[in-house]
Amino acid sequence: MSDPKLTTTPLPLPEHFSQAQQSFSLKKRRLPFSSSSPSSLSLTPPPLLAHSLPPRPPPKWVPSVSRVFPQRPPSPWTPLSHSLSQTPPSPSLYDPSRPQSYFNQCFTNLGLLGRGSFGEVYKVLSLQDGQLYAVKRTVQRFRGSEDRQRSLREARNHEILGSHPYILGFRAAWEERARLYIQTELCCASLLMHAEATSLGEAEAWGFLCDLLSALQHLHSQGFAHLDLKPANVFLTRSGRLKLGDFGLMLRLSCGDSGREKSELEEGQEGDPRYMAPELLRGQYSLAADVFSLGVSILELACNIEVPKGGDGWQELRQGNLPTEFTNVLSSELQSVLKMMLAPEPSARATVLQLLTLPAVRRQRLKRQVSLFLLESLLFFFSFCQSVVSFGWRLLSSFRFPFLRVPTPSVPCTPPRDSWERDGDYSTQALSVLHTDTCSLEEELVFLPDAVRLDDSPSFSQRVQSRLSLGSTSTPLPKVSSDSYHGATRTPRHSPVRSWNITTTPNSSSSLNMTRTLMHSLSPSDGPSPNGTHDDPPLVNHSPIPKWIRPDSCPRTAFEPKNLLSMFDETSLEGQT
Ligand SMILES: Nc1ncnc2c1ncn2[C@@H]1O[C@H](COP(=O)(O)OP(=O)(O)OP(=O)(O)O)[C@@H](O)[C@H]1O
Repeated sequence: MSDPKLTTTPLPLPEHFSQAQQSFSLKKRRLPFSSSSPSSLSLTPPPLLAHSLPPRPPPKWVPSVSRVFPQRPPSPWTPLSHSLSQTPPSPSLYDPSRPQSYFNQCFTNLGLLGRGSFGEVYKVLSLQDGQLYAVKRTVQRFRGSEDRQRSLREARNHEILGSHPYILGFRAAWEERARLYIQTELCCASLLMHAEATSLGEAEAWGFLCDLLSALQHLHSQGFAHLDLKPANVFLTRSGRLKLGDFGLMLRLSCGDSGREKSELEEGQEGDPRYMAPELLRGQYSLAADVFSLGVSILELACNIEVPKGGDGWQELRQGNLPTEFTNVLSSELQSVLKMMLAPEPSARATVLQLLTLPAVRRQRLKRQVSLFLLESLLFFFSFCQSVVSFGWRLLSSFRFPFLRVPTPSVPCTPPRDSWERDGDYSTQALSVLHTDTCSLEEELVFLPDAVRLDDSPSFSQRVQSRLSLGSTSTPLPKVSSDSYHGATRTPRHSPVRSWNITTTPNSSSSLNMTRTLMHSLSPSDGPSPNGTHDDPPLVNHSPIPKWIRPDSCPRTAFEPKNLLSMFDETSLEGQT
């Protein structure tokens, strides 16, 4: 029996709720990231995804490097998922003895998709199967075994769920250099971003409800409670199918004597307060909490509102009172479904199975399945035609009609400025990374936020092609060892390309050196420089210049930083003439 006091007494709220949004409000529009129809969502992410957290400020200090004690060796690559330990990558693709990380050897980073509180998600091309994926990597390195266990739980939980049409596809998980990586299916956007970019209504809300009920049915049938269901943790595919993701707070629950679920684990955490079921504040974890969160999410989507984080609106919703000023426009069927989902007491709340058997839900589910089937068949047909046409075109242009070859697009002189500037002085960050983690500069550079747009670079396609083509997958990326960075303190030798006058004097700005090193790392054909050994670190001026940044293709400014040797050369040349 539930204590009647609990339903009437306002629930205690965490301190930060006091400043929170107090009531329901209409959803604020954000810049659309794609066309209005989910079916036409593009797989190409917007340049800066709306829900990324602001970039982290650069660290204000740089840890010192010990010259006495050798730096600790990088922690090895450890596969965490069964999929990866049972079918490890072929040695031609991943060679653990190479200095590059597993990520660096097996994927091409195509850019940042978004940032959450724990992870950064990148769009990647797998060099193993040539498919696009999303790879989430924890922002912070593990701080102790507890932190590590918490992070690893997300990957473990995700894999256990197996494949399901409404669950974000899990591909692999691994640990490297005290960070967790989870490789998943690539989606277009989160449901939250979609809702903010387009105007949704009841019809879409029914479709979303049906998809997410199917996802929850799968989870609950295995005894799992998601506990963080919200539009930000739901992703959309190209066809508009929803995929539930982010299983960081998921708990396995067992049935107690009373027939109600009890948490097996003590460490259950509450998710986002806006979607949180009221009983979670009392430490009562149950499958019913997911139904409540789904109810709040559907209310938000159907009425196009922002749900409150706290205050009276928050309390009202948790006492079973819907905001009638917004819900009045909804059909009576959806209103009654929402009421069943938002019942304050978990025991009185409808279960997923009960909801799925409601006639209205069954009708909508059938409609949804038919429309998804048609859309997905259509998309499959179009992409099939597209690949046939592009294959035929390539065949024609390469063998018979060389004049059909598409000219190489004009190349950028420098990487786009904003990718450098967005995170402030990246050189400081990279330096601190080098000092603290002994990972190579190149490895960190592949994680530049919205990194130098690799796909804009003509070298990018060559690089992908060459690494995908048989036998060439073992070609290592140009090695940019941390030595080349530290080596910048040495006096440069005479540069073979004298007009490339990036200064390398001891006091030169580190960002210039970073620029140089980054360009080096992006070069498709650069091998290690003749001097590129640890004993004799390559001098920065000696490293070959990437083809796409040829000095002659770049407009030159009148004033350029010059090093001593080139000034000496010029003076002696002038003397001869
Ligand atoms: N599979 C994916 N496909 C496309 N985009 C994705 C994918 N996974 C994540 N994203 C993007 O990355 C962003 C951050 O991802 P995610 O929410 O999983 O990180 P997180 O650290 O777990 O966040 P939080 O814990 O704050 O919810 C998402 O908002 C979304 O825009």
